[in-house]
Amino acid sequence: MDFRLVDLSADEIAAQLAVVEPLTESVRALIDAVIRTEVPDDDLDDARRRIDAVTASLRAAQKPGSYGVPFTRDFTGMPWGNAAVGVRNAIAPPLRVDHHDDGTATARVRLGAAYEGPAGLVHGGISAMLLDQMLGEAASVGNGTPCFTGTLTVKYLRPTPLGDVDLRARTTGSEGRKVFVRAELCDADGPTVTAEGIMVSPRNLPSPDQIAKLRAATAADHDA
Ligand SMILES: CCCCCCCCCC(=O)SCCNC(=O)CCNC(=O)[C@H](O)C(C)(C)COP(=O)(O)OP(=O)(O)OC[C@H]1O[C@@H](n2cnc3c(N)ncnc32)[C@H](O)[C@@H]1OP(=O)(O)O
Repeated sequence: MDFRLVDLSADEIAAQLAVVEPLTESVRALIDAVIRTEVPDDDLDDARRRIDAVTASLRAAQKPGSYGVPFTRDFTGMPWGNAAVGVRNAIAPPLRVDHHDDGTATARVRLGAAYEGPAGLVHGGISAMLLDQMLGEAASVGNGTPCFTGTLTVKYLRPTPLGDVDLRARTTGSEGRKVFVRAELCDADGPTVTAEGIMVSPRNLPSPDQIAKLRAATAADHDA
């Protein structure tokens, strides 16, 4: 896995986010508008030409491959292209995950027309993706090292209406490099989808101790 370090301060990241997040939000609004617009076909054709021109302007300087997950000098991850949480990814709802002292992770997100499966209902793959992210976040933060999904079991209890949903995940135990996690996705009336995951910290990753040492060394270099 690629452990790219970028030498950015918190202020520099905040400055980037101040530009990037509104752009992503505009593209997110564009996706919703394209799904729901009822303007005449000629207007759609005109819109396509204007969107293509914007796309060409962005392609003028383009990163090869995907965004990846660079780490800042204080080892904060920047998963900005991530399909669930990426601040540069208009496909991401985006999920904003809060981590709590009791080890739980929570998020509230609004799922609009872009996340539809059955009419008016959230697509099951979207629910699974969001729950997977929650499981990964709870396991990784609790374990102190990134954990990948080894096994994901999803149970759809009842349909989830599009709109606001709440997510919650908590680890239930660990064994070697495996972390066991449970999560649920709820509408206003309670859980609609639940998930269980066996999250595995891959063998080739630095251990939490090694990461702590790298973090201390990077901080010392920067202070010197
Ligand atoms: C703040 C950071 C937030 C990060 C959030 C990220 C959220 C996103 C979550 C994802 O979607 S990750 C992407 C989807 N998952 C993958 O692509 C994983 C693909 N599979 C792999 O990379 C490897 O197969 C895996 C890391 C899961 C395991 O490889 P290893 O070579 O490290 O495992 P190894 O074979 O040494 O087994 C270690 C232990 O894990 C167990 N194990 C391995 N694969 C497993 C599996 N698939 N399911 C359950 N358990 C598994 C294995 O039995 C063993 O248990 P024991 O120690 O008890 O013997």
